[in-house]
Formats: sequence, C-alpha cells, structure tokens
Amino acid sequence: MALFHILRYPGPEAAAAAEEEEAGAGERARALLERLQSRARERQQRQPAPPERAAHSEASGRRRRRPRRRRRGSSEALGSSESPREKRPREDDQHECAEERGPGRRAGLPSRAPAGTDAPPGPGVRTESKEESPAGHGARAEAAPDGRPAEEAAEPTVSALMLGGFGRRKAPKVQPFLPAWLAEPSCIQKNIAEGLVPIEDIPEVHPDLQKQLRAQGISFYFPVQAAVIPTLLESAANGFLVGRGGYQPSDLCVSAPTGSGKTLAFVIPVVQALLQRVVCHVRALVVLPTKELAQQVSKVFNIYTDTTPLRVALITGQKTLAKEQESLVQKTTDGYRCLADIVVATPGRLVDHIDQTPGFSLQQLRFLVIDEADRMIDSMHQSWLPRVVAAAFQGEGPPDPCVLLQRRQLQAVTAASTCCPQMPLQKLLFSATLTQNPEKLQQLGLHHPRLFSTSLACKGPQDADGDVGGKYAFPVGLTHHYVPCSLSTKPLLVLHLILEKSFSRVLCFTNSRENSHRLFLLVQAFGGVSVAEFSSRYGPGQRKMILKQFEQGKIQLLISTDATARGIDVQGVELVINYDAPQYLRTYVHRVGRTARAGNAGQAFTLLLKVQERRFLRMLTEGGVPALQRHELLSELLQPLVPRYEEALSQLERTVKEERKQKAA
Ligand SMILES: Nc1ncnc2c1ncn2[C@@H]1O[C@H](COP(=O)(O)OP(=O)(O)OP(=O)(O)O)[C@@H](O)[C@H]1O
Repeated sequence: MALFHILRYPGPEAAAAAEEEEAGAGERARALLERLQSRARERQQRQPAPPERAAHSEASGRRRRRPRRRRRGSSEALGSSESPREKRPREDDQHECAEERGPGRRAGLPSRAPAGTDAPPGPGVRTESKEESPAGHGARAEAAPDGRPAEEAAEPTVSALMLGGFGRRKAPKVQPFLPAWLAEPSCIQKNIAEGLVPIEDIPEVHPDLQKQLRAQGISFYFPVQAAVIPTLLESAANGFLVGRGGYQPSDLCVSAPTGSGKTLAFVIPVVQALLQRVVCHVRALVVLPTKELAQQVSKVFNIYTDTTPLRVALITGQKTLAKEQESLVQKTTDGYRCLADIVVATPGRLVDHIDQTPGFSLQQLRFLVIDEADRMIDSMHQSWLPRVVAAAFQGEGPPDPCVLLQRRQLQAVTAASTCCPQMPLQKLLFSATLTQNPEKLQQLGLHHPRLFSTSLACKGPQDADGDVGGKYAFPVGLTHHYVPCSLSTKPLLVLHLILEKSFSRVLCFTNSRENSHRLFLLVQAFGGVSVAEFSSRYGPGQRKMILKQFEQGKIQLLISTDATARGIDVQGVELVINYDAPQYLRTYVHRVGRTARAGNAGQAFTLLLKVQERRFLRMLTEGGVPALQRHELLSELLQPLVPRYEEALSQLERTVKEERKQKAA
C-alpha cells in the first residue's frame, strides 16, 4: 500500500553546499592550528625551556588551573574594573574575534577556551592577555626577555589543542517535501459565483437526485461539488461492491472554504452509489465531531434519501443507547437484520455501538466520510478510527471460497490479489482547514489519496504545526474587521454593533462558557435585544431548540462558545463578533465562517485588547486573511449607551450573586 514518501532534508544541492561549507571550515581550522603550532615552535626555539622543567612540562601543565585563577584575580586587584564573568566573551563572539584578530590573539585569551574547559592556554596566551589589560604594563617591569612577565616565563609551555566549530551558525530552514498528491492537488475555484456549474452539465448524477436538488432550490453546483461529485461517482461506476477494474479506489481529501458546499459534495455521490443496493447493510458511515453537526448532516442525507429505500440512522448519544440500537438493528429468528444504510455518528457513540450493539456490523462498509477531518485527526487519541477499520475488516482470515467478494486490508497489488474481487472501503476527508502535515494524515491510513483544494494553488511557508501558513482560504464575500478596545468597553461595543448597525442575526463568540453566560446576562439586563446563549450549560435538546430559534430569526444575538464555531450552517448570519479573540488561526477560520456562506456576503469583527493586537494581526497575516480593516473606538458613539449599561452592570452583579447562592445551596 503506497502511503507517503517523506524526505525531510534540504535536498542534494543544499546538502552539498553544507558539506562544502563544513569542508571549508575544516580547512580554516587546520590552517589556524598549523599557524599556531609553527608560532609555538618559533617561540620554543627562541627561548628553550630549562631541561628539568621541559621534562615534566606536560604533566604539570595539566594541573595549572589554580595559578591561572590567581592571576586573573591579581589583574582585578590591579585595577581592572571588569569582573571575570564580564570579561569572558560569548562563545560565538570568541570564534568571530579569533578569526578577525588572528590565531595568536585567539589563543591568547584564557576565556576563549570552549565554555566549561579550563585547558591551559598556549604559549602566546599570557603575553597578549597582559597586553590587553592595563594592569599588564605594571607587571612587565619584571618581564622575561621575550616580553612575558617573569612568573609566566617560568611556567612550562603547553601546546594548545584548538577546537573549532563552536560558533552559532544559523540553521538552514528545513523546507517541507510534500508527497506528490499533497504538493499537486486538483485545484478548486475559490470564488463560488465564478465557478457555478449548471446541474445538467453533470449528467452522471441520477435524474431523481437532480430533481431533488432543484426542489431544494439548487440549480447550480458549487465549485467543490462540481469537482468532487463526478470523481466520486466515477470511482463507484462499477457499483459500490467492487472498485473500478477490480482496484481499490483512491481516498479523497477535500479542503475548501467554510460555507462552500462540502456537505452536498459527499451526500449526492454516496446516495447515488447506494441507490442500487438490494440488501440493507451499513455501507456509508459519516463521522463528525459534535452532535449538532451530525444532526445537520443527517438532515441533508434525509432530504436526498427521502424518495429512496435508503435509511439513515443518527447515533450521537442524544437518545438512549437502546433507542439508537432500535434504529440500527432488528433481532430476527435467524440473527440480526440491519436497518440503516447510512450511519451519521459522533466518534464516542460510534465506538459504544461497535462494542455493545449485537448485530451492528461494518463489514459491508463502502464509504467512510470524515467531516471536519482536521478536528477528527486531533481526536485520534480516542482510537475511534482503528476500531472502525477493525470492525470493517473483521472477517479477515483465510479467504472463504464461497464468498464472491473479499474484504481484506490493503496490501501490495499483485496478480494473485486481483483474482478475488475486493470490496473497497473508501475514505473521504473534508475540512475548511485540512492539515497538510503528512505525518498527521498518515494516521488515517489513506490509500492512493487525491487532494482537492482551493488553497494550494499558492504555496507559502509552513507553520509550527506543519500546516502551510497563509493557506487557509476564506469565503470571498467575507470582510474582516477588528477594533482595539479595553476590557470594559467590549460589551458596549457589542451592543453598539447590534443596535446602531441594525444587524438582525449576529453570532458572538467567547472563549469560555462563563464569559458567554456573563455577557448573555448583561445584554439581557440591558434590554432591547433578543439574546440567547449556546454552550455546554445546556443539554442537547435545549441547544437544538436554541439553534432552531436562531435560524427562525427569533433570536437576534446568539452568544456562544466554540461549540457552534465549526460546521454549523445557519442561514442569514450577517455578522460574527469575536468578543474574545480566538487563540488559533483554525478557530478564527471556522468562527468567521459562520457568515458569508454559500457565496453570500458577511462581516467579522474581532474585539482586541492592546496586548492581543500584535500577535493576533501576525497570526492573521500569516494565515492569509485578506485585507483586515481597523476601526478606532469612538467614545462619543458609545456614550448614549452608558447610563443604561451601568444599570445593567448592577443588575448583572445581583444576578451573579443570586446564582452563586443557588449553586451553594
Ligand atoms: N449548489 C448549491 N446551491 C445553493 N446552495 C448551496 C449549494 N450547495 C450548498 N449550498 C448551501 O450552502 C450552505 C453551506 O453548505 P455546507 O454546510 O455544505 O458548507 P461547508 O462547506 O460544509 O461549510 P463548513 O466548512 O462551514 O462546514 C448550506 O446552506 C447549503 O444548503
């Protein structure tokens, strides 16, 4: 099975250049050493050491640390204002200085030995260090003939071992080498309006589905749909039981902006591929990170399977396990009967059913759709994917000659392996912020993957995570704004934006459910705005109702945690406010993507504290956010709201105290 071929080295040219550079450095070090040694020899010839001293000079040289320290101390006593620590240059400085000043000088400074070593310096050492020190002149009164102080001249000479290459060199930036499928994706038009394709231009789509699409008011495919639907239909052209030509079809990764219609890009081909099924088995499994998203996607599947025999089951934990089991399997006299062709699930609940629902089988699984794939990769530690794959390939063992279609883990394609037709399992990944980190994607065990992307046409630097910086595509109709402000003016700004600008559907994000709750209470106390909050404070049923009311326009301002940041599709959201600035670029992409959906226009405002401004702007610039508009906070605009706001603040204080009391009781 071909996975990824990752070469994480800078390439042959860069490697050769580095080698050359290293060889050059080696040459220089050798020349330096030779010069030093020849100078040492010259000095030794000029002033031969007394025979008895010369005999044991090397042995005593090894034990000469203390005298050196004493000398340093003595030079301080003689007036040097620098402390020994101050005098010692940094390692990289040493290297550079030595190169500039020549070998004698380099060797001359005791502190220039590599950090941590107290190796005795070479013959030129003290001479030159004394020259540098003003104290040295005094000491020279009793100098030896060669100009060294008598004390030093009496010491044995030791040949120094010069170590090189300690200077800090800027490490060359590692350029990512992406596998070909990641580096050369099939490009998708980013601008929805410019890339619309009439429904009749893709005749492969079943007429009944085309009819359904028209009934939903859809007469054009969005670019991502026009690219992905025909590809997926082609991979199932021989029916869903065998891949084209008996081969396993390629897995697909799709990276397209928020609101670009990715859901229909997999719903239509999956439904069409399964239309020919005779026996009901779980053949498509869609895994999503949240209950709300799973609900939304199962609703879309329900629309397009409405007039077909296909059945859709939603397993997210919103109902009891027993109730969900009833929608999945039915006990019969001779075993279990499957009741769902398409299962839409959250990962945790899916694993519960794999473990606990008798008769729930994934052995006939044909499509595994992973929506919000980057988030799902982050949750891989839950090991839901290995469980799904294990369940899909459960029947492994010696091939059963009576079984027409085999289901085996993919290995190398050989003549023998093509004899038995394989039942394929195709993985389909979708996200607006799909990672391009090959190591992360490798965890999914993709088979001959293909990438469709809006964002890769232009390449950029990689961020720490391995994602390509500046590569997230934003909806074309989205304008980005930010307002520098203080903590106390944030709520006033939210009120101003809603009341003065008359936005009818606003989604406001905070970074915690406490912040959401407080802001909700404050806006409620202020009055004049129909407001609700959405967070884990509420159960799934209440959350569902809140979203419905927001969709119906009964709620003007929905204050939410990041629970609604991903995938949630509420039509007509005109404004997204980041009350708390998002910490990560991906969070920003998904939050602001709740507006400007399906080719519509929308605005995103981020309220920034002074301390957040620089980092946030850098993050967005690196992330490829188009023109970001700065708005100055004009206090006179907020002034009329202040009296009512102060009353609301007092009301908030009372409510919070009340809530605390209730909690404590
Ligand atoms: N061809 C189409 N014509 C008109 N509207 C469409 C079309 N395809 C999708 N839509 C609408 O566009 C909206 C966004 O679609 P969808 O939720 O699939 O986007 P998405 O790419 O999955 O976004 P996100 O990344 O935020 O999950 C939905 O309301 C959907 O009904």
